[in-house]
Amino acid sequence: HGQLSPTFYDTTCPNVSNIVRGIIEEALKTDARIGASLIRLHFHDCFVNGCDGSILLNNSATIESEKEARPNNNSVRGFGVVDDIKTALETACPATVSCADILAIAAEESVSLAGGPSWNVSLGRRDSTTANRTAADTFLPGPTQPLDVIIKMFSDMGLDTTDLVALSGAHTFGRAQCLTFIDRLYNFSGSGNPDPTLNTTYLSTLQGICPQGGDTTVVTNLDLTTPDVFDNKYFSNLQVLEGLLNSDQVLFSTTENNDTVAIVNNFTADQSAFFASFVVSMIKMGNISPLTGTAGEIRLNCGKVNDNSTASDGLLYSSM
Ligand code: HEM
Ligand SMILES: [Ca+2]
Repeated sequence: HGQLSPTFYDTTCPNVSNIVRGIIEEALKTDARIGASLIRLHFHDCFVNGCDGSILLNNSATIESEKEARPNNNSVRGFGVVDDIKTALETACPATVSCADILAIAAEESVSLAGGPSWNVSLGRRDSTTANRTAADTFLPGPTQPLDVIIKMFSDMGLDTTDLVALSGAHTFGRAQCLTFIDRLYNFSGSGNPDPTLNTTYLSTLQGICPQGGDTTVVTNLDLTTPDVFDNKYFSNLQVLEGLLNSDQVLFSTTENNDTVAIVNNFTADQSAFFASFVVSMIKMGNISPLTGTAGEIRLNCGKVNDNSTASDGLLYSSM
């Protein structure tokens, strides 16, 4: 049973982080949101049978793609950039860097490029040869789920309440579609009224962006204060009832869990405390059940399992 290590590619692909960073930098020029989309892919990979690149697999005779699970469908994005990274890495270091590790490195580089912390990413994950759509439907949290349920989903993955609050801080950048929070604007929990824990000025703004009967796929910023910067404004927003998703606002507005309130207050007061916790929690999340050693494979194309009936499979390459 192998361990992940930050030095895993030091001899086999020493430039891997720079290559990943360069491609994300290029993509950011035309898509300010791409870093956010990439870290979310890593999260949605790790919560479904571990960090094994399963989310990247397309439908095939043997694969029921996780891309079509409810939390992912018409929502997760960034696959083209992952493919660009993979192509560049196959040129630089053929059949060496797994797609699961690409997601972990891309998450770190995206945070760093947006002004957040940098850290040494643990590496050595291998790629799955299967996907699990049912697990994606089961284990990925939804924005209307109650706090106690979300806490349980994280603890089932070995992540505690501090990890939950810190990792939710990833909503400091990126976008969400109206359909993920519209119930808060008009009919909160079937009340016929807006969510009382929504700042009334922000409520009006959001009602303008997401009119009743309008297009619910319109997106808005998860962090209204600094939408593309990785900082602690997500937490100060919660204190003034300007969290976008219900699952965000309940971390502060809960009447049941004072733990999360205290953590939000701490992260608001001290950005470096947030960054330090975020790094610890990202490394923990990245350690969820990786395939290591000779388990799984190094996929040559992140969207499909290797075809071991041809001469171009990973095993042959890696023995060259
Ligand atoms: C705590 C439970 C969580 C819930 C319920 C949740 C839910 C959501 C939802 C509903 C969206 C908007 C999707 C859409 O409109 O298509 C979203 C976006 C996002 N989530 Fe989460 N999330 C959670 C935790 C996390 C974690 C742990 C991370 C990463 C560490 C993360 C990173 C992101 C990012 C960066 C975006 C924006 C993506 C983009 O702009 O493409 N989320 N999340
Ligand atoms: Ca921000």
